[in-house]
Order: sequence, then structure tokens, then C-alpha cells
Amino acid sequence: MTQTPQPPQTPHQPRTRLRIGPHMVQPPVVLAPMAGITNAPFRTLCREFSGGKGLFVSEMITTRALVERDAKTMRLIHFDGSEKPRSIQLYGVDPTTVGKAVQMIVDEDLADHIDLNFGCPVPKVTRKGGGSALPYKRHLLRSILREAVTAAGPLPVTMKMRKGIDDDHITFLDAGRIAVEEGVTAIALHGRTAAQHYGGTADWEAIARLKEAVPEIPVLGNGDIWSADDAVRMMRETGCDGVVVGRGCLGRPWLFGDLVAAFEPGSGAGSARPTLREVAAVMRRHAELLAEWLADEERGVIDFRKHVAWYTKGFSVGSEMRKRLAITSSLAELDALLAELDLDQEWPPGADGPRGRTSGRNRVVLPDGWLDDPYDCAGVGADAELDTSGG
Ligand SMILES: Cc1cc2nc3c(=O)[nH]c(=O)nc-3n(C[C@H](O)[C@H](O)[C@H](O)COP(=O)(O)O)c2cc1C
Repeated sequence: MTQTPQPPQTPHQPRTRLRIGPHMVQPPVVLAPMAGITNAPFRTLCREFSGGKGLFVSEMITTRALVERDAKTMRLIHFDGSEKPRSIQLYGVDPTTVGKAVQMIVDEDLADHIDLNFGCPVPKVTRKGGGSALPYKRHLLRSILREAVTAAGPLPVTMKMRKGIDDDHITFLDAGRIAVEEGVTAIALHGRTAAQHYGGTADWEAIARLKEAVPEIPVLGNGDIWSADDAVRMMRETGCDGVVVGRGCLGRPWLFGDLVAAFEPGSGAGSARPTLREVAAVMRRHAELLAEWLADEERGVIDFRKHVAWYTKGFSVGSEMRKRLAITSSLAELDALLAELDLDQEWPPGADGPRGRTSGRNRVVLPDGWLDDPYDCAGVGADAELDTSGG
């Protein structure tokens, strides 16, 4: 893919490796777990661009569905044979169920790394005290981490969280200390509160503060990395040990190649600027991988539809064609439509920068009295696990 040359790296080269338990992640770049997105096909695409370097976290798996061996969940935990380490993200609200899910992963050799999600801001979940509302209850957080780490044995357990519920109820520093005390291996911090949802800009200063507060373990910074330069800058500015990249990869899996290159000393790497022809080839591959994974071409192509707008962002494709692309249900149909595009278009400057969810929200819906006492022994109902839309 066409590269735009960049100035050489400054002498302040950020660290180039990250240890997650026994796993060396080199360079220290992690694909953020994204429900409905980071399934095995998408991880494969990103790995193809990164040359296999980096860490690629699965979609969020709810612990109850896992222990109940729900059929869809069992498919979601599928890893390609070449994925090493296999990194799975769990979301659970009940310490016992989380422990059982982790035990199952260990006993059945389902993964090599477990990440726990405490960042989900959706009202359906926070209303019950789950997701990003949960770390406010320090004892419950501690119990979940303890059960997970104990059951995991030698498998590293990491956690991913937001800054807190809102600016008046910040939890990440307490949660970080609790995580260290309970033997968590690394922490990823998305520099937003639940109240911010995806609005505003991520607070990288909070990442720096967490790094100071938990010097014992690696801190991974997350939020608003849209280019490889952003990743390098976040590491420099915050002192974090690695970066977690989410929305920047939507419809842009080649960003992973840029990220890896940016950490290769003296690479002078730039950013991939694919033509629409190159983008179309990636779209075709993505749809094909989904069809193979689902063992059903129609379902695969239908699942691919959500990616169309991200892949074509900024290109002159026309709203009519975008609509037609978003209702395809076979690879042949997709091929025919892609062939109709003006494939010689250069990468449009407008396609850099933010993409995916960007909206804010002001109020976090919580259970009655949730904020009264951070140290009570609150539990959270199993229905707080019902939502699977992620983080
Ligand atoms: C579509 C979508 C799904 C997500 N699903 C999850 C998830 O399952 N687990 C999780 O911890 N975070 C999830 N997130 C949050 C991301 O992992 C990440 O923290 C967030 O997007 C901020 O990083 P970014 O600015 O690089 O996108 C999701 C985000 C998006 C946009």
C-alpha cells in the first residue's frame, strides 16, 4: 500500500515490548476488544497486516453464557490455529460465575490470556450495577478479580476499565490498586468516564496518573488513537507500557501494520494510504473470512454489512452505492458492486481521524442508592450480563 513518508523518529523512542505474564507483546500494541467486531476473522485481518505482531483480544464473552455453554458463545471463543497468544475478554458481575468461567477456560485450554471488562457504559448494564458502574463497589470488584486470578492459575489476568462513573465518581486509581493487590497482570485504561460514553476526547493524563499509581504492573493506554503517530505520542506523553487501539481499526485493519512499523526503531514508518482498489480487496477478504468462519456465505456477507461505511469512509462512492453495498448477501453480489466503483481513487484525507462511535451522554443510569456507599457489599443481578454490546 502507498506510504506517506514521515520524519525520522526522535531519540525518545518509546518502549518496544510489553510483558503480559509469560507473553511478550512486541511491539506493545493491542487490538481493543470490540463486541461484534473483533471476532476471529477481523483479528486474522489485523494480524495479516501486522505480520503477526501485537496482541488481539476477542470480543467480549459473558461469563454466564460461557459456563452455560451457549452455542453462539462457544463459536465466539473460537481462535484461529495460528493465534498465539489466544486472548479472550470476559465480562461478568458475579464472582462465583466469573471464577467458574475462568476455570473452564483453564481446564479446557480455551485461551492463553484473560482480560476482564469493567468498561461497558450502556444504560441496560449500568442500570443493574454492571459494566463501568461496577468498580464503584470496591469489595465486589475485589471479589471478582480474586476469583478470576485464583482460578486462572498460571494464565495472566488483565483488566480493562474506564476512569469512573463521572467526574464526581472517579474509580480508576482505587481499582488499579485493588487490581495490583489481587494479582492482576496488567491494566488497560480507557481515558473516559461512563458518563462521557464516546464523546469529548480521552483523558491521557489519567493514563499517566494510573501508571504512577501502579508502578508494579504494565499500564496500557486506550482512547483516541487514530494513527500510529498517536500511539507513539500516547506512550511518550503518559509513560504507559502499551497501547490499546479500537475504533481507529474499524474499516482500517491496515492501521495495525502502521502501528507495528512505528515501533520498529528507525523505520521512519508512515501511514498506509490504500487506494479504493486496495480497500476493496480488503473488504472482499473480510467478507470471505466471515463467511468461512460462520460456515454460511449469506450470514457472513450480512455480518460484513456493518463494516461497509467504515471501509468506504471519505471515498466518493455515492449514497446510493453505499446503500446497495449495505444490503448485499452474497460474495458474488459484493464483487459485482465493488467492480462498479471508481477503484483508482486515492486515499481521501477525510478518512483519517475519528470513526465509529463518537457520541457523548451526560447521565449514567445506576441502581437506586448505588452511589451511597462505595464500600458496601453490593451484589449485581445476573441480568446485568444480558447486554453484549461491549465497552
Ligand atoms: C463497536 C464497539 C464495541 C466495543 N466492545 C467492547 C467490548 O466488548 N469490551 C471492551 O472492553 N470494550 C469494548 N469497546 C470499547 C473499546 O475497546 C475501546 O475501549 C474504546 O473504543 C476506546 O478506544 P478507541 O478510542 O481506540 O476506540 C467497544 C467499542 C466499540 C466502538
